[in-house]
Amino acid sequence: MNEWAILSKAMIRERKDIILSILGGFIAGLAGVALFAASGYLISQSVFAPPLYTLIVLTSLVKLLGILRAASRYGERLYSHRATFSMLSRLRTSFFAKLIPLSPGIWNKNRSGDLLARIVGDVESLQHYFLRVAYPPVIVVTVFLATMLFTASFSLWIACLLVLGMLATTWIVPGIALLVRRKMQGRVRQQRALLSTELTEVLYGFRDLKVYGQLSRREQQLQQASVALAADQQRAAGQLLLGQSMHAFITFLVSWGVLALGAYLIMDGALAGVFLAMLVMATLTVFEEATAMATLPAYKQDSEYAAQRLTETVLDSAIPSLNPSCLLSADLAVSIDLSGVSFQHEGERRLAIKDFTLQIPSGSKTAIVGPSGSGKSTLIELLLKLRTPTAGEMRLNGVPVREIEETSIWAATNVVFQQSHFFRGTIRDNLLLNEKENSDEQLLDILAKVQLPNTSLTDAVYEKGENLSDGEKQRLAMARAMLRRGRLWLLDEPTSSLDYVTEQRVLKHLYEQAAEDTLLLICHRLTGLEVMDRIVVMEQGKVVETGSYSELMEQKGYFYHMKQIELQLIGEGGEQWHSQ
Ligand SMILES: Nc1ncnc2c1ncn2[C@@H]1O[C@H](COP(=O)(O)OP(=O)(O)OP(=O)(O)O)[C@@H](O)[C@H]1O
Repeated sequence: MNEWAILSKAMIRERKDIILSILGGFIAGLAGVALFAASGYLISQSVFAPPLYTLIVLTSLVKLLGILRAASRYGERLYSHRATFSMLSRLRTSFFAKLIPLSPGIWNKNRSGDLLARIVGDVESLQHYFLRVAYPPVIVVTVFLATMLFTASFSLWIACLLVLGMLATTWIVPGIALLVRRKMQGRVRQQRALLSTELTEVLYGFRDLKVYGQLSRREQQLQQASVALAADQQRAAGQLLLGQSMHAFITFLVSWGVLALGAYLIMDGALAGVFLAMLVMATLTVFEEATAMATLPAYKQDSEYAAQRLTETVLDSAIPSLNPSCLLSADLAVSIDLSGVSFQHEGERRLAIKDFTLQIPSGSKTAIVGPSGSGKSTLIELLLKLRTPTAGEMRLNGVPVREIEETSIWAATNVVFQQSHFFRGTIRDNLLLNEKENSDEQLLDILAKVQLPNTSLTDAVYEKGENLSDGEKQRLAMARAMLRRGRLWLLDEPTSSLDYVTEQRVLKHLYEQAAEDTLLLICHRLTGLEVMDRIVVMEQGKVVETGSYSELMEQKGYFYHMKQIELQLIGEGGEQWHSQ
């Protein structure tokens, strides 16, 4: 089982702390039982007015055991929590490391709120696995066996009663708790994911919901999800308490049983009366150690379910990998070779890319045009190895993309996506995403090139770039790409929100920088494409036409007609103005 493998592997890596914490727990448990047993014995002995040295020895023993118990409990807590939090941080980082190469495939399957609940809540739940599932039985069994041996040396009957009590608290109570809990399996977790999903939907779509008058309806849905979660949490907490109450009840039954049996054995002459208080105290304390067994099934189920959801997230979205062994050089202009490539988005009936064949020589400039939904952006995602083709072969510099490590592709590529993300911080923070050292002069020079000369590096950027216009966002995204040193440019409608004059100025600087590099530009506007070596026209995932600007205009095919429509829309006057 995969979830078991995850948890066990994480525990094995922390074995040193785990062994130390088990040792600490065992000593603390045993010292606790001995402490209360010695106290009981001390009380009974004092009735018979023993010699002073007996009382001094017993009192010192009680004090010593008290110190030993506190010190070993401290050690147990220290090592067990250190192991838990180290495991948690390892699990979190390994989950993220697996998640990153899977995006964007992961968004097809998981809603962002659900994914957030998984990343935060489910990983957090795994902390219970060691502390409340794997660890308690080891301590309970070892401490109990030692106590039973000790008790058996006084009375076999009382030892048998302890065994019965222990069986009831470690099997019957957890068994009942498990039966009751089975109905609740994963309910709290699912409700939390639902609430988180509703919340992100409302947060992301707040403006649109408000304008379309749907905010109160969505708020109601949010309220309902919140109430349902609170109810399920209450039920789950009630079940935890039920287990603990049953445990406490059995502990008292057994203690009364030891008292009654002890009294009978004393009357029968089989047990010395001075030991009775000691045995009752030892019984009470040893069952205290077993309290964790009552909640064990709940935590076991919870952490296994969390591990299962986490493995599902990364396994279901996993891209079959062939352990890529090659790197794409960032020093060479890249050649692209696509042959019979097809791709279908999950859950979609039609192919986004159909039998696509195209050769792009290194250092060439290619524009891809075509109607909306024709598969242009998908092509870029395939080249970036963010998605895997369902058929066909893609090569970069002659090497199959599946054999190239994706991080080297990302490092060798300057990408501008159709929509870029901006983080809360400053312009400088958002420009230096690639963590390369760039001086302020270099950053300001790039800002001037993308026609943002009056922008300061310390200007604030709000979450998701809320305080930036679409045109500003696009120019910042271009600046980000221009700060990189890759030799492959993949630009997805990078200037669609810019006016013509600004667009041409920005592109002029970009073309200067990319003069020797391979450049792939996706665009809807057909003006300015004369400078391209080749224009590829796409429709419904296929190449329908390809050639230089003049060749396509001469062919009077698809591109020519698109150009005519554009000219009619902007008017001849506009075209003259553009060409000035
Ligand atoms: N994440 C997705 N899940 C499912 N289908 C998708 C996804 N992204 C895109 N598609 C579909 O794939 C097809 C190609 O989309 P793509 O975004 O590549 O087109 P495009 O040519 O870039 O469009 P545009 O010019 O509007 O940006 C479309 O039919 C679209 O509905």
